[in-house]
Formats: sequence, structure tokens, C-alpha cells
Amino acid sequence: MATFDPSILQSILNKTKTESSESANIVEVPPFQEWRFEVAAKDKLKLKLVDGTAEIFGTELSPNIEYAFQGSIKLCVFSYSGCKLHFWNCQPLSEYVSEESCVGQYLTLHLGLEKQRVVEGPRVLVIGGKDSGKTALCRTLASYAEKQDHQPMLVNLNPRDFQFVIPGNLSATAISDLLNVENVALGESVATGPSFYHQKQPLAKTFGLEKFSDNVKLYRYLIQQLGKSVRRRLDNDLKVKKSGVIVDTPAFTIKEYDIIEEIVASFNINVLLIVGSERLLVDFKKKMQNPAVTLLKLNKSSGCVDKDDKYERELQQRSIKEYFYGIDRLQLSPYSITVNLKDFIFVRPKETEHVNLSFLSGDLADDDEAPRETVNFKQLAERVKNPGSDTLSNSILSLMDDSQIDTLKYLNSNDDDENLIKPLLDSSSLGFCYVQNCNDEKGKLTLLVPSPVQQLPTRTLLLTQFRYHE
Ligand SMILES: Nc1ncnc2c1ncn2[C@@H]1O[C@H](COP(=O)(O)OP(=O)(O)OP(=O)(O)O)[C@@H](O)[C@H]1O
Repeated sequence: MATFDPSILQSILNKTKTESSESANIVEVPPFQEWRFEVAAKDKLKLKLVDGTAEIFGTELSPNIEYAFQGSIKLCVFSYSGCKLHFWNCQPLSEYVSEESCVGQYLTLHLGLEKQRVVEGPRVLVIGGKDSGKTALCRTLASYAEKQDHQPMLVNLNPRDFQFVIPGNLSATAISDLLNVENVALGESVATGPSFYHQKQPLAKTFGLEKFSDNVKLYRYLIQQLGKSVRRRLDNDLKVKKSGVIVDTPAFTIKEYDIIEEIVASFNINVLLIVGSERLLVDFKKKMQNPAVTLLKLNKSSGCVDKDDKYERELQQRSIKEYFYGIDRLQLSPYSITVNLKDFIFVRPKETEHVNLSFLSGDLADDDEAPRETVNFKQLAERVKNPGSDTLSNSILSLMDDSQIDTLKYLNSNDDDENLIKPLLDSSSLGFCYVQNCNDEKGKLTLLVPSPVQQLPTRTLLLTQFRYHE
């Protein structure tokens, strides 16, 4: 006689539950409208496109593929043709279909930019208030360009944000394939390991602090350096040059005009998009004397959601987790490595007081006109004198390229001079690790690294302000 297997009953019950919830959760999105949804922190919403075409911030969804959106997330699915979606596994915190999509104006803008993609593509800078949809717009423009077989450089200058890297970095990435809509950092990088799509190779300059105002001089120095690296890439890669550059920024105001001018010069910007602020447009029109730059204003989407501090921190923690462990569908296996503290040089960005920004900007403008050597590197970063558990525990470290540094000299001394700091800031990060444990007595450090290594590719680690708690 056959025995009763309770797991069969459970699987039938589960199946029925899924099917009934699948059939209960159907969303029909009419043409040119979008379904906006929010997933709670602990939930995971599963989604499938069952009819028509649809996209998330410009990235097309594949039909009949199950996507998982881990909370907390606030997104929309837009459809040109109209579509039918299934969602299940949890109820969104909120959801509705909106007629007020901004995608029509993004498309018009994309078609305008497309005309410039002949020899040297457009260099677009996106400016706007906090949570005005700057990142959503940049993602959409980059994805539309990629769909037309271009490889635009997507640049992120917001250290609180993260694109193919973890927070605390200014990055530039050539978009050579679809963005990963399930990954908060838009996708995997070569440093993290396997990926569904062509792996992206971000150029990352580690700023290490949360807000650009924490050290404006360092921020501006890294913008110049990233601009140089991007220009080199464009000169060596005609496809990327033809595709152009799209620059995402933190919420600047007209008070930060000097920083914006720095970005315009560093990335040779010729299109400046102002999202959602008439006032900012008027202010810019008065100040901007550069005839090579076209100013355009775009409406802020009514779907934009305010990200408070807590929510931003949750997203940052998630981006760090995904950097090491991957997403549900593509789990990564990070490695632990134990090293001697004394074998490494630790450097950290200097945090300046929140001083008057216009004074600082003017100060650096003077530096700009003076020969490069007059940059005071002591104001940008410093050596960590007695690294130990109090400074390093749970911290995120950037693996710096120290090939231009006499590391032996610095390992044998406590010096920190320009010959140490400058080459570090001028080069790019090789990847990131996380301090799992620091044993002061034994002088040992246990680090979590994304890929298997016998030893780290550097002896110089930049200590960021970011912490991760497993
Ligand atoms: N049309 C939309 N429907 C639903 N959510 C949206 C829409 N547009 C943007 N959002 C969400 O609103 C929030 C703010 O958008 P976004 O991050 O693009 O703004 P931002 O200006 O780049 O923000 P920050 O000032 O922090 O850099 C994000 O959570 C984003 O996913």
C-alpha cells in the first residue's frame, strides 16, 4: 500500500496558492501608461510579462520570464504598446496604473540625442532637485542608446548612489548590454563574477565619503580625474565616443555652480538637462556663458518617490550585499582571506567641516589656474596611523591601484606625502572588500572579497566611511 507523503500535499497546496495568487494579480497597462509599484522591505515581488511589451526605466522585459524584485524598491513598468503583467508572492505596498508617464518626453529627447551620434556623440549632464528622477532619466537614455547598438558611458557622480559599484564611488561605465532590472546597482561587474549579461567594467574613483560636501576639494579633484579617464576611453574606443556620455549627479543647486562648471569642463558637456525645476533653469540661463552647451528642461515625473535617509541606507546596504553575494537568481560566492595588518597601507579621505561651499569652490578655482603641483594633497586624503579594529571593523575598503607607489618605503614608515596620495587618487579602484574581522592581538585582518584570490592585488587600501553589517 502506498504511504502518504505530506510533502506532496504541501506542494499541491503551494501550487494552488501560487496559481490563485497569479490569477488574482493581473495588471493591464494601456499604451503609453505605466504601472507604479512599491515593495515592502522584507518582501519579494515576482513579476512576469505575459502579453505585449514593457520596460523598466528603458530596459525591456523579456516575455514570460520570472523577475524578482526584492524590497525595498520603488519602480514602474512602462508600456508603449500596452501589456499584461502577472505578479505574485506578495502584495506591493502600493500600486497603481498612471497615465502621467514622462517616457514620451524621454523618447523625444533620445531621438534628438540620437541625431548627434555621428562621430562624437552627445555629452549630457543631468541636474535637478533631490529625488527628481535624475537616475531614472539617465538609465532610460542609456538603455535606449544601447538598444540602438550604441555603447554610451553612464557616469555617476553621486557618492550616495551606486552604478555597478558600491556607494562612495564616482564611476563611469560603458553600457554594452541590457541593464539588470533586478539588481539595485544596475548589474554585475567584472570584479564580482558571473552575470546574465555582458559584464560591465566600471571605472571607479573612490571618494569614500557619503556626501560630496564632506570634502568638496577631493570631490572636484576626482571629477577631474574621472573626466580624464573617460576622455582617454573615448579617444581609444570610437564606438563609445560615437555613443556619448550621460552624467548623473547629486542634487546640486545654483550654489554649486562652480562644481557644475567643473563637470562641464571635465566631461566636455554639450547638453545640460534640468529636471523639474524652472527656477534652476532660469538661474542657469543667467550664469551659463558657454555657447557650446544647450540647456533643456524636462518635467519631473509624478511617479518620483522621496527617498528618506533610512531608505537610502537600506538601498546602500543592499547594493553592498549584492556586490558580494549577488541577487536571488544569480547568487555569488564571495571568499574570505586573512592577511597581516602590517602588510598593508591604509589611507582614508579627509572629512572637512561643512564650511561655506562658495568659499571652497572659489578656493579650488584658484588652484585650477595655478600649476597642478599646487593642489594640496594633505587636504584630500591621509594615512590611517594606527589601523585596528576600532577603525576597520565592518568597513568597506577600496583596493587601490598602487602600481605607481614605492609601497615598501611606506610600509616601513608612517609617512604620508604627495607621492603616496596623488598616485592613489589618480588611479582607479580595482574592486572592494569588506572587513569581516580585525584581530588586534594577532595583527590579522579577515576580508571578504568577491572573487577567489591567493593574495590581494594591492598593498594599499582606502578606508571608506561605509560600513556593512551581515
Ligand atoms: N515613474 C516612476 N514611477 C515609480 N517610481 C519612480 C518613477 N520615477 C522614479 N521613481 C522612483 O523615485 C525615486 C527617485 O527617483 P531617482 O532615484 O531617479 O531620483 P534622483 O533624482 O536620481 O534621486 P537623488 O536625488 O537621490 O539622486 C526612486 O526610488 C525611483 O525608483
